[in-house]
Amino acid sequence: MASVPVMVDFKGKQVVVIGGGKIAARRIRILQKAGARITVVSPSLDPELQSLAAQGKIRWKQKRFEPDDVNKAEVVIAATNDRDVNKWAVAHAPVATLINDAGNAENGDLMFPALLQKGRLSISVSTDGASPKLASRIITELSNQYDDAYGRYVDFLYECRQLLKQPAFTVDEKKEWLEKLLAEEYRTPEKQSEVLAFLKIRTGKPAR
Ligand SMILES: C[C@@]1(CC(=O)O)c2cc3[nH]c(cc4nc(cc5[nH]c(cc(n2)[C@H]1CCC(=O)O)[C@@](C)(CC(=O)O)[C@@H]5CCC(=O)O)C(CC(=O)O)=C4CCC(=O)O)c(CCC(=O)O)c3CC(=O)O
Ligand SMILES: NC(=O)C1=CN([C@@H]2O[C@H](COP(=O)(O)OP(=O)(O)OC[C@H]3O[C@@H](n4cnc5c(N)ncnc54)[C@H](O)[C@@H]3O)[C@@H](O)[C@H]2O)C=CC1
Repeated sequence: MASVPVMVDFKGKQVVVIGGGKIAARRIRILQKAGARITVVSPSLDPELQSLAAQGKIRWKQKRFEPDDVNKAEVVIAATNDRDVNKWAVAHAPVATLINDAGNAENGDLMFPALLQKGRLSISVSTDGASPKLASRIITELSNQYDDAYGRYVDFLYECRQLLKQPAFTVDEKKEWLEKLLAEEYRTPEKQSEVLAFLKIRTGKPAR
């Protein structure tokens, strides 16, 4: 296997994106929500990015790329429509920087898989460059099964698990609950409220 799927926390990371087009916008949409500090270097910006820049959510250096732009980057996303510029940006990134070259994945070490996010549930699919369109199609197929309600169920499981980690529960009780909550019956909002109220009382927290 060439690449290893992992979860990365981008909060506070200095991300420099070279290019301000559609692909840059696709990457920035995700990274900005994840709390990264984003600087875009590009003579022009896609409307979605212009709006983020106007709101002060990303920084825009309105210029063509120069090597100094990636001096302090922890993550570099080379997403211009000029392969040579992308290559140049990759070559000047500091050694420990994670790099995504949108036009030639093999030139970097960071790839963005097709993604489905519902609450705390993330499902990502990669074909490791074989067919991004297939990855996207698989995600579309999965999105029927893993819908918004499923996302809320996963968020419910998170809340339960936080409560179950408290000393009010024995190791065995915790284990038993974590297993039990996977049953189909806990998918309904009614059952979820009922369980949360019960667990909160057990931990001494007032039920909502
Ligand atoms: C390595 C990777 C990511 C990375 O950049 O990290 C990558 C790389 C490249 N994609 C290229 C082309 C296209 N990519 C798409 C679409 C998507 N590409 C995505 C992921 C990935 N693409 C990662 C690998 C994932 C995997 O392999 O499973 C999706 C799933 C997610 C996303 O991008 O967010 C997103 C679904 C969008 C959606 O659902 O809407 C389309 C179709 C379209 O846009 O409609 C085309 C044109 C058709 C074609 O070429 O197949 C090129 C050639 C560029 C050139 O020719 O210059 C490269 C470079 C290379 O192959 O090296
Ligand atoms: N990874 C993926 O999923 C995909 C990757 N691609 C690749 O991504 C590249 C970018 O695609 P789009 O965003 O659709 O292109 P685009 O044409 O929408 O945007 C290109 C951006 O690069 C900027 N730019 C050009 N020269 C520059 C320079 N010297 N310095 C700084 N910025 C510069 C432009 O101002 C523009 O904002 C494509 O050329 C292709 O190789 C394309 C499709 C999918």
